[in-house]
Amino acid sequence: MLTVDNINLHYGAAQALRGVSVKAQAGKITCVLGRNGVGKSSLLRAVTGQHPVSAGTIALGETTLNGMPPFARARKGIGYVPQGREIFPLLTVKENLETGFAPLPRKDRSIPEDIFSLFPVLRSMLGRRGGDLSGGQQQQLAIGRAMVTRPAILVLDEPTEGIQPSIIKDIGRAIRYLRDSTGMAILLVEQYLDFCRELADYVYIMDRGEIVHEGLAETLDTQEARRHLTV
Ligand SMILES: Nc1ncnc2c1ncn2[C@@H]1O[C@H](COP(=O)(O)OP(=O)(O)OP(=O)(O)O)[C@@H](O)[C@H]1O
Repeated sequence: MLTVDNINLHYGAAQALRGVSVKAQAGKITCVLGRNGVGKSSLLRAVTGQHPVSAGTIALGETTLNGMPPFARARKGIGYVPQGREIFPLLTVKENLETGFAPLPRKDRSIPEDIFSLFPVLRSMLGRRGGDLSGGQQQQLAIGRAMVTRPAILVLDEPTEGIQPSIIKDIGRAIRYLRDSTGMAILLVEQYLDFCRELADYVYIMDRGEIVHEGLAETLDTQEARRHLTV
């Protein structure tokens, strides 16, 4: 389980996170909802080690992650699907997937077959350059690349952003499959309420750098959520 406990995060003098606490359990989908600029990406940057926290702790199981660089966190089991995908446009799809080998011991360096069952388009495009793929295909590739690392927790930054509805469905199905078949913990940040409600087990709502509401997805007060999602 990932435990984020009471973290603050600053960009220079500007504070982006204030006393944020979030838990993501194994075998559950945890969603952090919030509109643009409330600090969702900052939370994930703190979890993945892209940006230091100025207070609080982040732990995966018994291991405290504070101060650990991103590659060491990847080795501990954090898989990251960044906002905007950040695939390598000049590498082929296969090479992009193989970049996920980096944190793995040599014996585990293979591409899991279920990536292609979930996203068949990736198999048919293995030799194509990442930059030739559509936005939705790139999102599938970014999820596939994170799956290659066989993470204990998969962290996704707005996977539906700019993606067409049919591919959003595929991505939702893939996330559910990962929860149910591997017992992976999934931490998702989103501003798309319906996607989050359909998928999540547990929901946090973030506003202006703080968690303002949390609860089981089935008891989520949609009106309250919408209030925080509109400016
Ligand atoms: N590198 C940075 N330097 C300074 N301020 C930043 C930086 N990155 C983000 N911020 C500020 O921190 C706040 C939170 O940004 P963050 O990107 O975490 O929000 P977000 O909820 O993920 O929004 P979005 O969906 O637009 O990514 C915003 O006010 C933003 O302007």
